[in-house]
Amino acid sequence: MLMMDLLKAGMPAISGITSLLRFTALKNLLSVPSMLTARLMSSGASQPDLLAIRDELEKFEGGSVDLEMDDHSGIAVMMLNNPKRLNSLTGKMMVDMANHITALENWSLGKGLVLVGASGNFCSGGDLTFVRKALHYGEEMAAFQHDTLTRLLNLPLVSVALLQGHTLGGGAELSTACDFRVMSSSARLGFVQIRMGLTTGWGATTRLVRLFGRQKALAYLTSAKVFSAEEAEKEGLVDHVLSYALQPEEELSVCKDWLATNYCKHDANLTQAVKASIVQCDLSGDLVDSLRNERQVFGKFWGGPAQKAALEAKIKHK
Ligand SMILES: CCC(=O)SCCNC(=O)CCNC(=O)[C@H](O)C(C)(C)COP(=O)(O)OP(=O)(O)OC[C@H]1O[C@@H](n2cnc3c(N)ncnc32)[C@H](O)[C@@H]1OP(=O)(O)O
Repeated sequence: MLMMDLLKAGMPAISGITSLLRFTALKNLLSVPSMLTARLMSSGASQPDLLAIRDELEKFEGGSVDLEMDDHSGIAVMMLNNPKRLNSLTGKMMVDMANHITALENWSLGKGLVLVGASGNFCSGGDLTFVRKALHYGEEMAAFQHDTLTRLLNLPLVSVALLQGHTLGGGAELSTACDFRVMSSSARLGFVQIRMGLTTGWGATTRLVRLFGRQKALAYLTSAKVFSAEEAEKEGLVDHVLSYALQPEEELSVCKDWLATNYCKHDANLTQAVKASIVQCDLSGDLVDSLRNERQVFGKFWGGPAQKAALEAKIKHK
């Protein structure tokens, strides 16, 4: 059975939606176990209670994640919307994103997805206001984010993260859950978790090793280097750098065109079938084991003295 069929099995269909949507009402859809959860269950590993974690995360309010699905072009835009805090993620935004991914898993006319931040920044990681209140809840949050971002990575759509302004910490992790990364010429990208007294909480260690190999992953995560667009392109961390002549507000439409003309110009069923086949090849037990290990390590540091010292220090990752 194809990944796409598995994802859709048992899920209520959602008809075409073209307006800006907030899917708080889709709570019930999350009761269907994702591939990651299904694998955890079949591997006999203790299963995180994602529904209980979602209810807890939802209490950490602030910001939103918004979804626009255009049936005509087959391209959706998912926007991180917490601009006063550079689109850093609150618990509520994590839940919004999970709900939208359920909608995208069921979008029969879809071909592509752009993940973008509001007002010229991609995402500066976890919202530190939320982080300070959730220091007891690291491994649970990581389990939720692992599930959501594995589902994002495995969507039957071609996805691209548009990196504008700051992409730091958890923001950099989010960008690795997309198939491609397009970067604004003035943007900055860095896996700065170690400077915050942390390891990766949202699955980027596992994805970086798969994307770039062990040595590069080790270098990015231990150096906490913040890359310019030119450096990131040279490293292969990003697939395309936008022209410096573009205004930030023009970049989303240029990024959509880049996605549409390169990877979404053919039939939606075929595009989805290609992506689903690739996901099927890529699914293996070691992904689950690796993510489980990653969040156990993360859980040891979250709320620990190094993280608390970093939070006190109000570091700026320039
Ligand atoms: C899950 C684990 C992780 O994600 S660890 C990584 C967490 N992220 C960070 O530590 C980022 C810390 N912030 C910074 O390094 C700087 O704000 C950067 C991004 C370089 C921007 O600097 P600059 O251009 O001078 O702007 P600024 O510092 O005045 O920021 C504007 C307002 O945004 C806020 N902001 C920024 N990042 C976050 C965040 N992660 N959580 C909550 N708020 C954030 C700043 O506090 C600032 O707010 P305000 O205007 O002072 O009210």
